[in-house]
Amino acid sequence: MIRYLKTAAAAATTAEADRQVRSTVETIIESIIKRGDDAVHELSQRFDNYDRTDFRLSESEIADCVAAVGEEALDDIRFAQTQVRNFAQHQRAALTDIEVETLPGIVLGHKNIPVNAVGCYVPGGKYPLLASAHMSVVTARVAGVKRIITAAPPFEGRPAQAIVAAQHLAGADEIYCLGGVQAVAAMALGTASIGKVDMIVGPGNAYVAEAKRQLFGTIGIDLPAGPTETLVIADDSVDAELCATDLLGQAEHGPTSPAILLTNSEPLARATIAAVEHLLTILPTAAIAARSWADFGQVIVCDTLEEMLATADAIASEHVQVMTADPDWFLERMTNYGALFLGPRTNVAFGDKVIGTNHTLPTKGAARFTGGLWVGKFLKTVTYQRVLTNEASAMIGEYCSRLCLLEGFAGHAEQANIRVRRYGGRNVPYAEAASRR
Ligand SMILES: NC(=O)c1ccc[n+]([C@@H]2O[C@H](COP(=O)([O-])OP(=O)(O)OC[C@H]3O[C@@H](n4cnc5c(N)ncnc54)[C@H](O)[C@@H]3O)[C@@H](O)[C@H]2O)c1
Ligand SMILES: [Zn+2]
Repeated sequence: MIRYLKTAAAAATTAEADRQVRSTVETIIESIIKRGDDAVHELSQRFDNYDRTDFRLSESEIADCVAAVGEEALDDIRFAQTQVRNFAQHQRAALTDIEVETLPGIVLGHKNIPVNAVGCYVPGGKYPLLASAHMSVVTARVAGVKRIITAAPPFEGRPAQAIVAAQHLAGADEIYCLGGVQAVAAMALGTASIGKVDMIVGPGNAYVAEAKRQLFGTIGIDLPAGPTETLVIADDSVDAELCATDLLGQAEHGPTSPAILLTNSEPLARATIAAVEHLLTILPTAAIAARSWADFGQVIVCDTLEEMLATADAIASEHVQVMTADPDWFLERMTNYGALFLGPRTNVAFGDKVIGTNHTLPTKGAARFTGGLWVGKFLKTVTYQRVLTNEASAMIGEYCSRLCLLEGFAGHAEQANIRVRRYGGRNVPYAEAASRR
């Protein structure tokens, strides 16, 4: 049996909020299509109270940001980027181009070609989320993307120094101090001052995620990566303080971030609710975390591991932290999640900031159909074919000709037939094949 010891108070209001975000984003994109840079300036002024002649940072502004961050922090950023780069390089090595002879004389292949130009959005409305620069820019570089541009909103009225340092160290070619929908749309559509890209990647708030969704098709996107979600799966092998810490650690992202405890221990569930209340009295970011906990937090108690598994797969959370006696039981069976954090020694913050797996991950159930950002997202797997011999061309041509005519495609059939005639196979007359349709 599945029991809810705490439900999400605000779940019912989210459809209306989604509609409002959709229409705001539509209006903003429309204005950038119509008025380009002029609209971008107005929007930055309106949403971020920030304007400048050119949103692109100069070499000297970048150098100033790097200098201001200080050596110790730069070393930490370099360490995190090294971990992200290293894992991405291992993942890249797992993607091989192939070329195989599938029938005598028939050669099929695929190649992985990097997207030419990518825009990496780095969020920075509430916190200067510099880690997103590692996740997008470093990974795009490993993939071999030629032009990598990146944008982040201003923080406290000026470029966020640590974000700029991370964008620069990650190897970005152009850095813009621009946030939200205006940044995503300007990079995607291009303006007089920003050259457009082929793909937009990176996480962001609901507006940023919706902008990517609406622009998809005009450009490529990595995946829907909106407000953070976390699911803690725990049994009585861990204590309530650990569970509460891991729930609130992610609830602090924003007031709409769901944090859910799923457990087969009712005592742990009750103790975790109490521990959350206690932590909310001391956590410096409690104002945000308390709202997301009240509105979107849930505590779910199951009887069996199977119930926990089914519930977790139905939630399809972005982050899933498994702290049970045998976390690998879930690794082997779970199908819907952005990233798994196995055992009490690791946690979502490790993945968010430093351990090397990518933190840009699917939200709002998108884990049912995609994983997170990774080097493969920047690659287009494209195919090619060649036929080595006359015999092979005539042989496959005969099949092709007949199959075309089953569909009534006389012109397609003739593409095959001309080769069958030239390379010595049997030409199927139109009337004979058409009668088989
Ligand atoms: N899914 C993931 O992989 C992942 C990873 C990290 C962070 N995140 C999420 O990224 C988000 C970051 O959000 P943030 O707000 O701090 O920064 P953000 O950079 O995503 O958004 C800030 C921008 O939003 C725009 N904006 C704000 N209010 C608006 C409004 N009413 N109308 C139109 N535009 C508006 C502004 O232009 C501003 O520049 C968080 O929700 C966090 O959970 C997700
Ligand atoms: Zn996080």
